[in-house]
Amino acid sequence: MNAHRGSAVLSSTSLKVQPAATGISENHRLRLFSGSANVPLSQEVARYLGMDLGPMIRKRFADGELYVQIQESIRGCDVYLIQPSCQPVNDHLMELLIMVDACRRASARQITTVIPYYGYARADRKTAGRESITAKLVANLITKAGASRVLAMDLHSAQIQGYFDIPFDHVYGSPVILDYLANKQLSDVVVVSPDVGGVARARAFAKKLNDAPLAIIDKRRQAHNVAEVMNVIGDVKGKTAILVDDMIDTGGTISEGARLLRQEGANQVYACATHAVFSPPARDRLSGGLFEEVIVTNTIPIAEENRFAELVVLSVANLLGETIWRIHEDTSVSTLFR
Ligand SMILES: Nc1ncnc2c1ncn2[C@@H]1O[C@H](COP(=O)(O)O)[C@@H](O)[C@H]1O
Ligand SMILES: O=P(O)(O)OC[C@H]1O[C@H](OP(=O)(O)OP(=O)(O)O)[C@H](O)[C@@H]1O
Repeated sequence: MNAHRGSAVLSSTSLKVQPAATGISENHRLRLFSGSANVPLSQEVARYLGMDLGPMIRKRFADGELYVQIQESIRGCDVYLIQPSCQPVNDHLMELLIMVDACRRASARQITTVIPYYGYARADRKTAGRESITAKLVANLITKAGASRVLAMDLHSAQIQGYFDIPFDHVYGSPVILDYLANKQLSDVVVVSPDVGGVARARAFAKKLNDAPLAIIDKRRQAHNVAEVMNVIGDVKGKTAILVDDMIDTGGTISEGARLLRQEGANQVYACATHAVFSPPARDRLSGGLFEEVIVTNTIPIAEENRFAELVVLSVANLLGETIWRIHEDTSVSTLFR
């Protein structure tokens, strides 16, 4: 089957590279398979590319072990496996590894793991003695299983790319969020990083938001999953504050940040994050009236019980689909984000 892009277009960026008119070589067919972590996102990506998801059996044996079988020949194919390693992270990660192994043993030419949300990314270094660097362990597992390359979105820390010795495309969900915000025509905006670790991300975001000013919250963690905010560096009084983060997990960081911004006189507070991890009590913290809107993407599926009135979920499917197409066509990915 020759793949081609569907009629959907990226709204955030003009597409600079046209697909080859003749399609792609039958020998290097692009095939797309989905793990169980986020099937709706995979289906949207497939729709963008104008193709179907490949047939695959996934099941669990009586003892809890996983079984995967690709249901068509993929010999010589360029295979893309879409699986965010979100909750339950160990199951989804293991499923991805089994999918990679199955594709390698089925003689796929190239296996690209598409990991919209890379779990274990916060364990990216030793912060105390006798800890694991689990983000590196995960990289080793994916590589050893047989992946040829990785496509991931908004890694918690960009250096995780270097944990892999295979090609790695790191893309950003921000164009989709920026597009959405641009349509709102907000005035007197200040972009806020909820902690020092997120400053580079927030600065890049502010630059693309008409060079908005930047403020930074001084956040500390006395214990895992406990966020304590100290003060805001920068002027937020009377402004529309846009908190920008890579993920919202328990919601402690973003809600404590919003509370402080309100105290400091911000008129409105928006929260933006690519990954809606949403572990309890995130929903309670986010839906308590602190935010005008909580804007996230669909890298992780959001359970019905985690939805609330202020939540806006944007799709990164076109962005991922376009990136997959460009990788497949050996054209630039970075130009998508300029
Ligand atoms: N999954 C995790 N949830 C919460 N905290 C985690 C997780 N994995 C690692 N951590 C801890 O977070 C900090 C890392 O802080 P950075 O400022 O992001 O380097 C560290 O204490 C990890 O053990
Ligand atoms: O919703 P929460 O449960 O608060 O978790 C999400 C926060 O945790 C992570 O940052 P981290 O504390 O690891 O600090 P860093 O950004 O400085 O690395 C992440 O970047 C968010 O800011």
